[in-house]
Amino acid sequence: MSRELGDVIPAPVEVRPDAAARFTLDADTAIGAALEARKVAAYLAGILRPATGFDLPVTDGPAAIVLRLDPSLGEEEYRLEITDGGVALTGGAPAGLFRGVQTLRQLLPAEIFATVPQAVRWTLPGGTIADRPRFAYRGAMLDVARHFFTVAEVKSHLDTLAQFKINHLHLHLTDDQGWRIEIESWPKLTAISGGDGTGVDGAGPGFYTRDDYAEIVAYAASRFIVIVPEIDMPGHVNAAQVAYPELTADGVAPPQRTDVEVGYSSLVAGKEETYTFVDDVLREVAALTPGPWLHIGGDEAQATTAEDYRTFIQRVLPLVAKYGKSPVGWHEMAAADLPPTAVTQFWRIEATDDDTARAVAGGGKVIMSPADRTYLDMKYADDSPLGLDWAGLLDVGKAYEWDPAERLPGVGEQALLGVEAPLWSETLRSLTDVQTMTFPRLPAIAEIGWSPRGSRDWESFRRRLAAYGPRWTFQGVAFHRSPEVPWA
Ligand SMILES: CC1=[NH+][C@H]2[C@@H](O1)O[C@H](CO)[C@@H](O)[C@@H]2O
Repeated sequence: MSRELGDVIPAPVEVRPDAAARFTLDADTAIGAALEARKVAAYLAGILRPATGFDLPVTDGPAAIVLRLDPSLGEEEYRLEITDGGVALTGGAPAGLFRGVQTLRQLLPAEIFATVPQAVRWTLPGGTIADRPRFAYRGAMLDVARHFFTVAEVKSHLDTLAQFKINHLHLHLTDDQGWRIEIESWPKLTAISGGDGTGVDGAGPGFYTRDDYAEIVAYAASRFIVIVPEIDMPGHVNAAQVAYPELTADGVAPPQRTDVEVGYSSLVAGKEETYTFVDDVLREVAALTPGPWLHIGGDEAQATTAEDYRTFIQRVLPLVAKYGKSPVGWHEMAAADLPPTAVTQFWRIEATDDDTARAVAGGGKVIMSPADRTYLDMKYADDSPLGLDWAGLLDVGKAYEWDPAERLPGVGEQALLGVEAPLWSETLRSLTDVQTMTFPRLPAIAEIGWSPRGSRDWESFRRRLAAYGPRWTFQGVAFHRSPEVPWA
């Protein structure tokens, strides 16, 4: 199948094909990179070797494929030139090179995603691509509290997200059913609520030790993806209260929960133990998180009075800053007085939202995650075996045909930090389930987050998506064969 230079997801900003040029990799091809580009060059060689069977040495000498940095470009900006003589990839920083490598890989035959040598000609179409992202924050969220996913599963998920230039993975680490990150100063959080029988399926145990979490963070960083940890509060805390009853109003441990109800648990805004707990947890998670963000949740606090909610949020926000991080929270957080550094994540389906508009009026940025367009846990169709449907059915066309700058009155382009596609795991039991719900809808959100607002075109996208199907198959990645896409 011939590949056009523009057959890339997300769609690049500028594509100038040169039909007279093409470049074919062969056994003599080397990858040239100066020291600061060496890591990405090694990554590129690593992803090309299995299917080509070529050595693809990385050298600082002459080479047919050359990676270089040009600091005059934006950090994630890149320029890709393919001629008869070879390939030149220039990035504003290593992250830009890494995004350009994802484009380069998509321009090779689909077999490049195979894990064993394939007998194909590794020909690239000629021309130039100049590319850079629309939004700085292009995220996916994985709920590891309702169903736990191992370090290996999260790493695999990161590799599938990186192909679409996603640069943040938000891990929903705590909820009513499970606590999934070890906190040394409060060990029973994982000993009990990361233990046997935890999760919506009661399938626990499952939690990340400090070393596990550090391993995930490091792997994500090697894909230029920032981990955003979420400690959800003051609601969604039953798991913490099972482990530490002193966090409840009456000091009595509530029963462990494996159902999917929400809105029944709350930390106690009037107890000092609450803030000792929160301070310890945020201190330890911040120390393990190199990225700038700490997500403090804030959603569905129906068991917290409006006054207590504001009191709690306004006491917790300074703790995030104390540990050198910037706070993110679900948009209800904006019921409290927020510092301009706070980012609100809009997740509802209503046409307007006063909390979010108030946050923006105060100078805050917004991550757009409207459930009816971005929630990857929504069923594709009525008969979908996985997923929920409270925000309606969501197939890939509906996930593609919207714009975050037009979603909420008072929240325009300048107020947006970016977009994120959350995947809640009440109905998920495996990495295959995660992949099936993620693909092909995540690429739609990725294109909204990366490509120029005016360039989006559903007919072009569904054709490019159809060509991606074989790439998922060669990788062994599950995906939903949506009837809206003319799959190859
Ligand atoms: C931010 C938010 N809080 C709720 C809501 O989204 O819906 C999810 C299911 O779609 C659910 O798991 C989550 O606890």
